[in-house]
Amino acid sequence: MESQNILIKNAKILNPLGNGKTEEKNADVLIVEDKISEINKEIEESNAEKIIDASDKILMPGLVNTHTHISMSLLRGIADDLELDSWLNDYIWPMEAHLNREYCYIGALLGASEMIKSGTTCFSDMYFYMDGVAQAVEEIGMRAVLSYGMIDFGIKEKRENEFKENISLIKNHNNTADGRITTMFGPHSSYTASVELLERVRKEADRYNVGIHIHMNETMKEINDSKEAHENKRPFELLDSIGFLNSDVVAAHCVWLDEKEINLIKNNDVKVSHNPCSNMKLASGVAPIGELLKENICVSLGTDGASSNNNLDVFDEMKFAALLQKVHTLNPKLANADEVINMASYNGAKALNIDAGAIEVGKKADLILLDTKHPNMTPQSNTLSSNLVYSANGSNVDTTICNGKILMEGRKLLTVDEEHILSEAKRAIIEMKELKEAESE
Ligand SMILES: C[C@H]1O[C@@H](n2cnc3c(O)ncnc32)[C@H](O)[C@@H]1O
Ligand SMILES: [Zn+2]
Repeated sequence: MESQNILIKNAKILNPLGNGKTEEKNADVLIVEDKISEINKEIEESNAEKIIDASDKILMPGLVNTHTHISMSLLRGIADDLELDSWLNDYIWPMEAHLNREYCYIGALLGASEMIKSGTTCFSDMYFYMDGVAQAVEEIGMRAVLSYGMIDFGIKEKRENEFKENISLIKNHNNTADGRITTMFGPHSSYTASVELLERVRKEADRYNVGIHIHMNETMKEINDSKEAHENKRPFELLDSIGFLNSDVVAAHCVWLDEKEINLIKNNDVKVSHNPCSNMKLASGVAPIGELLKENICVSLGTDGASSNNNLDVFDEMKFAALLQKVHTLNPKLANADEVINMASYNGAKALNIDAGAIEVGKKADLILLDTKHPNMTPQSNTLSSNLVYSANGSNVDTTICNGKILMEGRKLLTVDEEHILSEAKRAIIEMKELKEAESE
């Protein structure tokens, strides 16, 4: 893709400030190469090769999805209305046994297309055949933090294989695609990974200078099982006891936390990825977001995979994050629109250690424009954040820019052939279902 300076004219800008608040302004924004180079009234048009007229549009940072399994978009709708344990053991893992690199590549293109079309510019992924996922990210132009889902169930040979996979991902893809792809270790959870695996992950993450992406405290069963298996230790206590917790850990879910665990998260500056849709759909519970925000813990948003959500639209995630806390605590002020905007942008970028998530000079140009000329965006609310959290949805996104390149304009994907991806995805899931049926015959 050729680099061109882009001038966004007459935008209504919503900028998250990182303190749970946002600011609004009317200005032009100039993008030079991969960065925001100027924010000002009436920037000279001759500075740009491409001019976007953003009258009637809202400009905000591209959304950051801090926990997903992108290739699971192929498994959308294969098993609904189940709790996590049965969903994983009886349906998802048996189906995932038939994945291969090609399917994960197609699934990643499908998921990335959905994300770009709903305003996400960066995601953090934990899955399998990550080389195929990296190829999809490279081609489509998004930003991504990739990790391999490490599961050993205490089996030494399996453990060796998991390190081989994750280390090869790091060696081949960390800081590639013009810096758009970075990597992490992805130990699945403290119930599928042994203490030996988790201890070694901490050491290798320090050695390779990458972060760690892990599922934590998702269900009540997980807490009870942890206490039974590990001398009454809850999952965060277990990880603390082996020196695992640090500011580079992104912990997905964090639904069932006691006061001691919240202190461990705070004192170790662990980043929390809140996944309200998945938590509601799998009936896992309600994360104590109010308590976490009170402690100034960095809370961001994740969709989880498209099989437990069942979409990858972070606009939905924002609305559900806000509404779930209100109904659960009977406090309408909790998880207000400004806080939720910060979670989906500024905090997500901070959790993933990327220089985006806000509209400031020098930041990466990961930006989206929403069209306000839609019935659901009319009339405008008093504040842009209210509009974006409560009224908008992903299909209001008109333009998506990542690393200074336009990935979607006028809702048309520019870097890939959307029709082709949809037909390839349909073919892949038919083939996987056939393989699964043949196996059970
Ligand atoms: C990487 C593996 O993680 C599995 N997975 C997807 N969603 C969840 C979840 O909410 N909790 C635990 N594990 C999950 C995915 O299917 C892969 O097997
Ligand atoms: Zn997950």
